[in-house]
Amino acid sequence: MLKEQDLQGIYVPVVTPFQANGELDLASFELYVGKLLGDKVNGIVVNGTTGEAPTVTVEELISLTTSAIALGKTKNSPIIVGTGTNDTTSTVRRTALAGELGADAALVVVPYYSKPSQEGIIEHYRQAASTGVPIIAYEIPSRTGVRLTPDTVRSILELEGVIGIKDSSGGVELMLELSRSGSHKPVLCGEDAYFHTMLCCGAAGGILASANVRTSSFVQVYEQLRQCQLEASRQSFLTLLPLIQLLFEEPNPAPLKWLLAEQGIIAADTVRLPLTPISENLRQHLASWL
Ligand SMILES: O=C(O)C1=N[C@H](C(=O)O)C[C@H](O)C1
Repeated sequence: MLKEQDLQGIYVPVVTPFQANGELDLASFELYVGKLLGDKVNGIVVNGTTGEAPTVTVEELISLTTSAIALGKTKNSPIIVGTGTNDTTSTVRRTALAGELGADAALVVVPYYSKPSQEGIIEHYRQAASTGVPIIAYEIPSRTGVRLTPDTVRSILELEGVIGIKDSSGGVELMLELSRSGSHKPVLCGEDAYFHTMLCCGAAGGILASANVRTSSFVQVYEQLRQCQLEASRQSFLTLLPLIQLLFEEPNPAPLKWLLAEQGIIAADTVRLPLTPISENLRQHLASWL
């Protein structure tokens, strides 16, 4: 199981490959995850936003988690599983299930859609953490419709069993406020375009959909910064920025799935509705990254 001091470096949130008919493509998943774990990543995240979590059934989640954990064991690589929903009871059930299957941590998104109170959100995390599975909180207000206050984030991070936070708040204010007030739990960048900036401001690493492509270059940005090669790291990041911008020009993970399919890493670029395949225009731009 992951501890807070382990939470550093590059974690790759993996896509959930589907066949052309929309069914889960576990064979592609295993080949693709096996290849990723061979790159110097610190771990992978199954069933995150990039894994199209809202469309993945519990049965599929069990298959994906079981496969990823078996592959992770062969490379000694941690497997984090996205278990958060907008319902506390199902979040607790999924988190406990991930723990029983052997997950190293659970990524729990702020409960979306219901616009709960800050107290309700803290209680949501308290109950998820009571499963004993290490929890990484996931703040992404652009998707959840609710923004955590710094006090709420501090309360969540103080809970026993919460080992860190993935910050996709879209800026550095939250993480600066956390460090100003003495919070020591690791912050992982979850907003790819801010990766370098957040590392400079003290982020411990990132959970980055873009790191599915040019994985070693993302690792390099991180390693260079850790070795205080600030300018080299900035230059490495700048070469990745156009790719990041294209990958988020249409809803993630459709652009990423198209690139992975074109590279033969997964069999098809199928996304489940309501997501749709990318436009012809974006295909033409992404083609230069093949
Ligand atoms: O799946 C994830 O985890 C990520 N999702 C974010 C999003 O799609 O908004 C982006 C981030 O790179 C990782």
